[in-house]
Amino acid sequence: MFEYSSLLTFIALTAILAYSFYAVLIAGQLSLAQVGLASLAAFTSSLVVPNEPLFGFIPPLMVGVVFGMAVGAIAAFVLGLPVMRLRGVFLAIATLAFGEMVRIFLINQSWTNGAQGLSFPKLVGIETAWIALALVAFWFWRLSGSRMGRAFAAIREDELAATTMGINVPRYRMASFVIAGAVAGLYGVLFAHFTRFADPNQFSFEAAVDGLVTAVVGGTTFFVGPLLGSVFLSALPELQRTLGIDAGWIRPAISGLLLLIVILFLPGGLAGLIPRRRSSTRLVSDPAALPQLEPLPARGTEVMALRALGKSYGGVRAVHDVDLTLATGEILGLIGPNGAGKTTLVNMVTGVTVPTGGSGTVLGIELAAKTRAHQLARAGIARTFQQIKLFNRLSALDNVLVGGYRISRNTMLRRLVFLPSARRFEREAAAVASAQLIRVGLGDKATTAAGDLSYGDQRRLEIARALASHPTLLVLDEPAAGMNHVEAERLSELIRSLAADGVAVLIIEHNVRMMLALCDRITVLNFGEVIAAGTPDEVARDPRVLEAYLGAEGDAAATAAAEELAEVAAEAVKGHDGDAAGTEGAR
Ligand SMILES: Nc1ncnc2c1ncn2[C@@H]1O[C@H](COP(=O)(O)OP(=O)(O)OP(=O)(O)O)[C@@H](O)[C@H]1O
Repeated sequence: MFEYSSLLTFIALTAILAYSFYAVLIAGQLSLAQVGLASLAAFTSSLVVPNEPLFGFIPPLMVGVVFGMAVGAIAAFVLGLPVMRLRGVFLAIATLAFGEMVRIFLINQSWTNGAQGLSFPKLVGIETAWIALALVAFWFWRLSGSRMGRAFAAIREDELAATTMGINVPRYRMASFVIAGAVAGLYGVLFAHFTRFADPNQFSFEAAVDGLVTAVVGGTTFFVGPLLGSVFLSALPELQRTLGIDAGWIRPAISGLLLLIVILFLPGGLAGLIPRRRSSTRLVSDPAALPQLEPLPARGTEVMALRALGKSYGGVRAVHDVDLTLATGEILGLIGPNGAGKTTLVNMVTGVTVPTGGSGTVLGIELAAKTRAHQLARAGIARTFQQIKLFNRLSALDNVLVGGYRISRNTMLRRLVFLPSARRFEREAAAVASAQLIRVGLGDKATTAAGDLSYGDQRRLEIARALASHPTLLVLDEPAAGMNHVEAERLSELIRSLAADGVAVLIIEHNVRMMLALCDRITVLNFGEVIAAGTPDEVARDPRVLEAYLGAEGDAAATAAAEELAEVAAEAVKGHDGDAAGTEGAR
């Protein structure tokens, strides 16, 4: 019985360690600092855990847990300051180095007893371990359906797209790091006070990899993952013992193999095998559930003013001396052959690229080196991308819900105590997202993963996601690419209705016929410079525009555009001649 109780306690403790890896993995970060943070918390807690209850009523373990979690969180924050700018394997290496530094530091301290290790009072049993695990799992369960949880998932799927939804990516990444540090601290203190002995070498590279494997094998997209991983991997040695196989290499070999299998075939880990709805949120098509949204600025309000804006990459002048204004209710088109600088221009307008020349103001925000894309998004700008940037593993509805980040409320704290207002806010956010999904014709695909949708549907989903933020300025980068005529016409109708609602629309599109019919004004770029600007009619008749397209040899889209331009110009001339004849006749 005793043996099983200690096995069960180890399962709970290993799961807590796996949750600390999970906390960073859900935000798409790979950190190997967790065991280093755990050992720091464990050893420093030995300095503060009293023999008797503090003030006569606070149990010694509680003092250690609070202290250890604080140490873990603070150390993670301090470590995060320099390493947060790193990504992927570089972050893993830097955090691994930190873990090693902690180990070497602790081994060389007299108060830790060095490599001989330190004794701790036995304060943790099976109940304490499972209560702690339940609390940690509960926290991650409540996180998963909250706005904060969705922001983490969005960052994991696509950082750039997340930042253009208004999510402050560096702050969220740091938050996940600090949360992970606190959980690691909790693990360290519980572990030391359960085993009654710890030496710094137990918190080594292998222990870090073990924790990571447990989290990844369990699954990093569903909150029960770390628990499953721990049950599975902790039970392996027991099974081995029951079968009478006495070989130390079996467990590491199996966990390595499992890791490979999970990475190759089971992206959701063991937790991915549990059947469940893909999204925690359902479509809410009840218009009564829609919240009151802030009205858009009055029609004709200027929302964008660019003055001699430019961007150079080394010697390449991608955009040069562009003057442009845009007001609410207006549809402004940007056309030009491939490489003309259109995407670079909208990247500057949305804060993704920093201009190198000129100036610009968008929604009252200056386009400067310190301007971040999420600030512009918060101010009311939403965009789609030339290369579709969806959160592929999230459902269509969850994608649009992330789009509504700007206008929704954070519900995490309310969710922890099950406040009814959390439900109300979430229902409102779901209603906004559902309305946009239905508006673009994807109501029946709400639960489909974005990555499984057809190309045309993905384009529409990106538009729905942008609309969910209730934007004042909508930037569309080739929204009709891959759409047929009927779909493009439907899209044009949608854009017209948005402009009629008072949204300012800036659109890049190679489909010249669509642009001439849709836009109020068109600006034509070539080699980064404005070569023509005016009404569609003026632009279609401008010989420099046709020349620019004809000049772009080997560019199929430009050739098609040139043909369309020539046709439209010819039709326009015919139309004008007809009008003139008609006017003559009426006289
Ligand atoms: N990050 C970068 N580094 C170097 N050069 C770049 C970069 N981004 C764009 N450019 C260059 O800037 C010019 C404008 O590119 P941009 O993508 O803005 O054109 P575009 O009009 O959007 O073209 P397309 O229609 O193909 O999307 C091109 O010559 C391109 O090679």
